[in-house]
Amino acid sequence: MPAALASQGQNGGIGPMASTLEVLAHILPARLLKPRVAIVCGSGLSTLASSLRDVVEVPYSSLEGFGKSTVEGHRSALAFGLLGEGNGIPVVAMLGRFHPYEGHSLSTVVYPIRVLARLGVRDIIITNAAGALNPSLDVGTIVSIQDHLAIPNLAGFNPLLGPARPNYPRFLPLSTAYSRPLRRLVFLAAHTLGLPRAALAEGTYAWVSGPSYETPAEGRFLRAAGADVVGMSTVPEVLAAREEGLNVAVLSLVTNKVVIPEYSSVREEVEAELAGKSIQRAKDAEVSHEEVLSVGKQKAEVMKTLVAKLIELIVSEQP
Ligand SMILES: O=P(O)(O)O[C@@H]1C[C@H](O)[C@@H](CO)O1
Ligand SMILES: Nc1nc2[nH]cnc2c(=O)[nH]1
Repeated sequence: MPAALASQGQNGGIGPMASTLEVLAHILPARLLKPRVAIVCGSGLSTLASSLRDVVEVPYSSLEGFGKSTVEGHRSALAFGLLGEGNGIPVVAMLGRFHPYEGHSLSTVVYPIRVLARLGVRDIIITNAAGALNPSLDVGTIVSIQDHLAIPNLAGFNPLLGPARPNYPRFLPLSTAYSRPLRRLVFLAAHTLGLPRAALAEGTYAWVSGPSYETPAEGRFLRAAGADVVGMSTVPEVLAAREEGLNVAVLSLVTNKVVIPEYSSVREEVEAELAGKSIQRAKDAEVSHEEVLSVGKQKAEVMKTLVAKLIELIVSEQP
């Protein structure tokens, strides 16, 4: 294993880092070993890595410290490859992530991010599937995340909990967690690609633990608290990435609208029925993971093109 990687593996003593890095150094050719940019593929979005060439896939099962992604729509491998012509830009994609609701500890959830940082990644593009809380967001819209609302973090479920570690900030600031320069490039990339204005929005992501979807009251609560979309991932990864000093961009694909009907009174319905009157009420609707995956599949191509253009712009601004 290259000496530089070996010494990084001991930094902080987080998980079996030295072993993970050693396996990667053994498997990967030199041109892929030091990725410049990382992508985390959200539910149904593993095809984001199909813009890469010369790909080497490393299954999570061969990397100590990695869990197994058990959610449909998430594969379990790192894909290393090159993006673009010529020498290409070395990129690594996480095909599948870990969620706390699968039973993974928060340190397992963020371990891959720490590995990517040690491989030399400087910018990370994290994608996810999310439900829209903001009624102006349509299914299929991509939302460039500018901030988050993480009740689990506020309530003591935070991947950075634990003893202070040398070379890491004890109190991580998050006011600039979502890199403004990267967010600028997201909108420039969309413009360069000629995407319609409505295809890309900006907003705040609410992190919930899942695996149950929100009740209507929870949806109203999160919306009233200022969130535009809601999902079950991403925030722990953002915290670890920021702690590791990476620049972070997050793209959420709206896969469903979180139904936030006004309180509908059954008493009024019964009274209307008894009085022989008809009453209009919102139709009940339920979200499903199948629906989430199906929208992911339909929109993966747009997301893939946007991510690829974003990476090109990142590297042309900061080679
Ligand atoms: O991994 P992401 O955040 O893309 O997946 C979302 C949140 C849940 O894991 C799942 C719910 O359908 O999709
Ligand atoms: N929590 C949550 N996560 C999602 N992921 C995709 N859609 C949703 C949703 O409606 N709620």
